[in-house]
Amino acid sequence: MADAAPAPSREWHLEPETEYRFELDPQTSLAIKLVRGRAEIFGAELVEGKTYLFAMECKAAVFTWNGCQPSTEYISEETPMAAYANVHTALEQMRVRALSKTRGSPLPPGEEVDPKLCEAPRVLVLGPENSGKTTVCKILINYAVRAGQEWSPMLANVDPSEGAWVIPGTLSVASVSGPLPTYSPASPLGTASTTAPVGLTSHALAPLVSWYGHTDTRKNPLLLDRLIRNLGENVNDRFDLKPEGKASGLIVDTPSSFGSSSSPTDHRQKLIKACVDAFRINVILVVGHEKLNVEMQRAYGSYVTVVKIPKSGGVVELDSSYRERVQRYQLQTYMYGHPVQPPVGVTGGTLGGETPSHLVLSPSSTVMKFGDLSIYRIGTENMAPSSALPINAMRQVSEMQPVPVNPASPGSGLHGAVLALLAPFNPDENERYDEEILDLSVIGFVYVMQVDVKQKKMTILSPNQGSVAGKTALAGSLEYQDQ
Ligand SMILES: Nc1ncnc2c1ncn2[C@@H]1O[C@H](COP(=O)(O)OP(=O)(O)OP(=O)(O)O)[C@@H](O)[C@H]1O
Repeated sequence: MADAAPAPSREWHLEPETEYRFELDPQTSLAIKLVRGRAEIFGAELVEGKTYLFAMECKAAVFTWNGCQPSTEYISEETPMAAYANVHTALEQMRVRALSKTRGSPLPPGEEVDPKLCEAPRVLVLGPENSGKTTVCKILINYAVRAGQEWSPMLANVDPSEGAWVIPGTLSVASVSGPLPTYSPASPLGTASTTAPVGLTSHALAPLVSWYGHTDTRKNPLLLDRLIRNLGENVNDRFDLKPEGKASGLIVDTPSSFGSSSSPTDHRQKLIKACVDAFRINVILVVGHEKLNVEMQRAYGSYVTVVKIPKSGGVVELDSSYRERVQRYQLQTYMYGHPVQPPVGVTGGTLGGETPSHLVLSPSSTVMKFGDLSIYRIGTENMAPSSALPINAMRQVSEMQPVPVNPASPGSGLHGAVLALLAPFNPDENERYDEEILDLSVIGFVYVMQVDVKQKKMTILSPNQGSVAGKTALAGSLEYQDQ
């Protein structure tokens, strides 16, 4: 068979403060090489002469402040990058002041000593669907880690539809000390060390992960509220342990349901309030939505700085079928890694700083006895709406109730289920409590491939070889079908 012809290549010249935007089709990949100049993808700098690969319907932009020449559909001269850079400068000043305060060093002459101005930035990014919230978070984090001050800001994701470093259905937080790459929507924030093979060269992060189990924030708002508060507590504990790290601050990415007028106001407001309280937010950035900006000014303007920032014209309107595909890519990538085919003729490319072959995983399937794993679901499926309950009835009990799942029961719903494996319960019996299971963090995921009721056995797929026997797992509404 004749070799396929090399993929066509084009060379673009970018004027200062313009960006080259691209959107990939399914089953295609793209390679970009910076020939000359300086450029960045959502704040992460490209290295001249290095080939970057993109796949899995990635949509992104190469931006340049000073002009550059990337080789390889369109160039835009209208970007909000100057506004984002201004926000970064303001956050940077907060970090510097916070660090001076921690170290007890005097502030630069003329600086105010208002204690509020000496706090590290704790930023909540809000906006409706497809406003570019995640991209803004990435840009601000990447500018902070590039600032040469050794900042390692925390990035928290409370959008369970997004997947962040792991899979959809999760909330997570990580301390970031290197640039967050963009190469595939299956890993929107780069690779985490939880599934990555050990040979990774770049900054594989170790996020703290909680399992919500659903992609829709409306499925169990009480649970979401609790998980947000847990994550906030964890961040505050980490900051208390490392006061200098605290100056780097925190950025929180939120679901579009928090900023969308189609969500019930009560639902949005409660969860926004949970974030503001839990993460001790002092800056709210509203991406391109005047009404939400006014609402936030009213609710929080007296003690939080609320700023409206423009939405980028490059943000792609992601429809529900694209979102479903991306969620499937994420579940698949968690098990199999990124088996990316570079464009024909392209060799030596990197996927977010990693050699592509290092990002391929080989999961193993294991047959286990039903009793090896204790499986629960949080809340019962048939929860009565609050309005149908007697006055003062405790709806919370059923929504937050850990319900054991019996794999032998025909309605267990375990076939195809994604299970979150939980960290062990507190070994000290005196520290144990009824709802402890809700507060345990996630140590990994397995997918149930088969349930054999007759033999009382299940086949699970796992990215690593470790035994799951004796562990506790939580199911949710996420499912995975191996193809
Ligand atoms: N300037 C740009 N050029 C090209 N693509 C972009 C640009 N900015 C963002 N995108 C892409 O648009 C898509 C949506 O952006 P993003 O995920 O940041 O929005 P969001 O508001 O967080 O989304 P959601 O509605 O899921 O909350 C992503 O695929 C992102 O990579």
